[in-house]
Amino acid sequence: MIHLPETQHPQRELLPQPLSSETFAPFGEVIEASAAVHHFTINAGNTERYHDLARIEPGADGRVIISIFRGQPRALPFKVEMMERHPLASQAFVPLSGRPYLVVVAPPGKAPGVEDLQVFLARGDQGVNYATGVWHHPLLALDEVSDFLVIDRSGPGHNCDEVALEPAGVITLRG
Ligand SMILES: NC(=O)N[C@@H](O)C(=O)O
Ligand code: NI
Repeated sequence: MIHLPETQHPQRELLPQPLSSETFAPFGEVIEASAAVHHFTINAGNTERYHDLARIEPGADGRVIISIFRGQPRALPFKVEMMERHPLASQAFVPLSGRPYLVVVAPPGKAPGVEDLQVFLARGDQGVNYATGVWHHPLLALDEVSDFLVIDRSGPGHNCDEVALEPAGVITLRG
């Protein structure tokens, strides 16, 4: 087995694209007011309801739960060396700290290679909902410790598959 020095391991640079409902559609929904198909005024005119933004799927025998994830900021350039998926249910992240964060996804199905990844830079007012089985990297907070409201599943069964990425990808934010 020939062991290449770290510098020779092939790595692929990943440049984030802005997050939008259209580009994210194969992976789930973007949770933001401007993505609402339906919105209407309620509460005697005081409030606008941006309705039904994401398809929350707890799975046949699951229960929807809400948690808060407090993520440590990731250092850049960030090496993407693994991906995960939740085969039984969806998982949504809504930023509470108002800061941008990174989203790395790949289509459901076969284990992804680095060439299958799509990387998004989400604004601090955009959440995401990963549809059931969509490959994604665990939470990627940036700059400071950041809280996220997380809507996902509690219930029986195995709901997290992980896969190593070889070669890895490297996320850079070009200034
Ligand atoms: N493990 C866990 O609950 N978190 C991951 O699923 C994630 O996507 O961050
Ligand atoms: Ni997850």
